[in-house]
Amino acid sequence: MQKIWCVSRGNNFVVDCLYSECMQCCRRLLQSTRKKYFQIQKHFSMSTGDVKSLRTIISPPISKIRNIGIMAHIDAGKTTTTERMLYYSGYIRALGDVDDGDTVTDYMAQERERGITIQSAAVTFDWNGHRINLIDTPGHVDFTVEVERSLRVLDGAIAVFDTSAGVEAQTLTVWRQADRHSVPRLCFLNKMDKAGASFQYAIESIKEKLKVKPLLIQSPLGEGKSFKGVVDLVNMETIIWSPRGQEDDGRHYERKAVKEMNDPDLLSSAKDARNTLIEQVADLDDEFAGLILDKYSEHYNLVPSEELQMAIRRITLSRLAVPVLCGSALKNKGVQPLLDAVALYLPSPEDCDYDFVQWYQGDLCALAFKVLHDKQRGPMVFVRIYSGNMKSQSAVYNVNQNCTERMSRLLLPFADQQVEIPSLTPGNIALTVGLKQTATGDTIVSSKAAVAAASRRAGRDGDKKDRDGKTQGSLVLAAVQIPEPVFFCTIEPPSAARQPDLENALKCLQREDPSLKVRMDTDSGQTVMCGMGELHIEIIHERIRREYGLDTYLGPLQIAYRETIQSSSSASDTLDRTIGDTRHLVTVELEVYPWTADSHGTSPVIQYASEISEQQLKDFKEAVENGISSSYLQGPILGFPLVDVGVTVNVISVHQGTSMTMVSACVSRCMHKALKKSEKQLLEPLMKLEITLGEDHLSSVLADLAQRRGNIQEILTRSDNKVVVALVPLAEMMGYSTHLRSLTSGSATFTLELSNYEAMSLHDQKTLLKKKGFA
Ligand SMILES: Nc1nc2c(ncn2[C@@H]2O[C@H](COP(=O)(O)OP(=O)(O)OP(=O)(O)O)[C@@H](O)[C@H]2O)c(=O)[nH]1
Repeated sequence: MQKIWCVSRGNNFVVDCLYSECMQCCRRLLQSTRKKYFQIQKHFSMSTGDVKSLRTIISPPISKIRNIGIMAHIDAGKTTTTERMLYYSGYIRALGDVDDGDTVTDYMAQERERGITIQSAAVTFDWNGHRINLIDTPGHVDFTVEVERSLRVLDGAIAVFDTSAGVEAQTLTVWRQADRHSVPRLCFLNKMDKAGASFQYAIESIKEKLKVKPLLIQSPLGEGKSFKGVVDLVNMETIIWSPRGQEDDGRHYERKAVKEMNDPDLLSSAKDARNTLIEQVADLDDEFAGLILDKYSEHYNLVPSEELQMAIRRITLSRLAVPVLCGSALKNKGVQPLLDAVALYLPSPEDCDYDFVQWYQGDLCALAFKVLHDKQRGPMVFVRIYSGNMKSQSAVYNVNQNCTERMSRLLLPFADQQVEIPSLTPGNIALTVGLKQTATGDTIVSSKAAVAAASRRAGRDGDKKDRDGKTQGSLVLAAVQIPEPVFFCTIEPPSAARQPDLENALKCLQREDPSLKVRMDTDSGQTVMCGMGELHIEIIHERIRREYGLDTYLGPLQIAYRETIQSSSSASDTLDRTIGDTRHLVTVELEVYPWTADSHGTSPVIQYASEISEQQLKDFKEAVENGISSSYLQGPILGFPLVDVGVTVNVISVHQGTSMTMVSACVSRCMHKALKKSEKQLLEPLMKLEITLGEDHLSSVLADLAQRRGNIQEILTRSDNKVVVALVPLAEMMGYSTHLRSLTSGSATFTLELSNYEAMSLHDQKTLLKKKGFA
């Protein structure tokens, strides 16, 4: 017997329980309260006698699962298309609109206000007997990590295009990401209703920029204002959407055989287009080619649709070509055939070969790919199950964090509602409640023993594989690579008392968003926030205000410099102070000098002259070293930490009764004196910059790098792109994300990481001091 709990998202109450094999329980529920039934009916479209369908809802056969993403350039229409999918599949009652800010997947306040997707949202719905888990991903470049994270757990994807614009910059980026993850795709040419929409132009742009073979399985009926539907070239049918009565929600459309349309031109062009499709498919699929040669070489019109569909599916899964469909999500045309195509052509989890699953055999192995913080329920973790069953109220072992956690509840995110379920089978995506330690990218298994068993199997199989010359798979699912954040700034709470609240907010946000980094500035004690771009930082700032009720203050973008010395110098100092009845008297003499070690030492190298006795060392070593360390944190130029400085203490003379604090203070003052006398040098962080871009933008990007004091290391060729590797001072990278975007029309991507600290030239040092008001 299976027990199903239906939970309404907002107030989180349990509606009732059903036993899927118990008709009595179902009837009791229906009689007990009509309202409750409607809530369940909304999710399951269930009638009294339709109890069995509940079982498929919980655990659909793996061949019927489609884990897909929807991705594109900003504003291509991903959210609008997703909203239609939910509506036509019966999971929402009214169509939301991005422009009105009431869509299901853009649920964050900023998303609704700005009309952009920031977080990817996972929704589950059923279509034609298939379970579709769909992730709507952001289009803005600052959130590419979010797309990458989603792609990690997807089996297939829909790339959405604005037909009037063709392939846009961010489409290229996400396309490359999908290539990296070997994700089979469909293309949906959206906005066919828009003035300037050109199906042909978009197809050419796909061929030219994405270097893929488009399989035109549809052709449009009209363009721009006259767009009314599509020709389904596989089935040779026209699909025309027309309002019924007052309703123009796209639910009603008519399928008619092309030959019944009494339009000779349409018939002839559709026949030609289908013949081209058949030839293209035969070229790419040997099985289909054999069939055509054997039976249909003279009669393409007799090729059964099912054979054509199966061949298109094989081609799509092996990523030899990409089926292309078209429509207008906003005008409610073309979305249902797109959903049919998802079920027909995109892979199920069993079509995908996940290496590591074999090590776990029947044991649970899942990947946490997204964490959300719900005010009432705490952290909620989205997981993709690769093997074994996941059960609510069970303990699971987190391989990355090396800890066992208890999962209290398991939910399916049906549109804007979540349905509680007792367990879930491999291939599914679910939302879990109760995992408090789990962060994005962690691998979850049933127990520590299961990992040990998997590792034994991996070892054995690994030996076998090694002999075959292949490498062994990993037990931990590969997490998404997070590029080093580019932007840094301090963030301050409205008052010191709210610092713990700020820390908690940042901790929660970091678990949701691993591209956000937070650290403490040891010099100033301030909290420093590091992000992927200006928009990213801005959104985090806003979320802290809205979701955590904290009006924080963001400091300007900062660079962490270092200081050093280039010559030796000595100093002596005496501190003589009487506090109360006690006289504190210390005399110190020391020498500072450049310490030429290979790596930049962030802690001082301290030596003692032979004149210093064993007893003195025993008594004062700690106080002396505290004094040296504290002055090491604040260099003599701008107060940045010192590196590569050595210190020799020559004299310590301490009057009896002097406190250790006074000894430290005197040493610190003496250090400052000596440092001031030496030749001082500022060091700046040098970043390793890697830009991937098209050749046409290469010269402008190189010229710009020269102006930014960039030093080009190498220029590589990767597929059709150039990869520029350069060392550039971080100070020159402010606003680079936006600048590169405008320089390359957004087509380039870059990563930035700290390479080393380098001495600034006298001129640059002077300029910086002037900027900081020191010269
Ligand atoms: N004319 C026309 N406009 C559309 C169509 N689909 C979406 N739009 C409009 O395009 C704009 C962007 O739509 P979204 O659905 O938010 O696009 P998106 O790709 O999700 O955007 P991001 O999530 O911000 O990347 C909105 O103003 C939509 O109303 C369409 O088929 N035709």
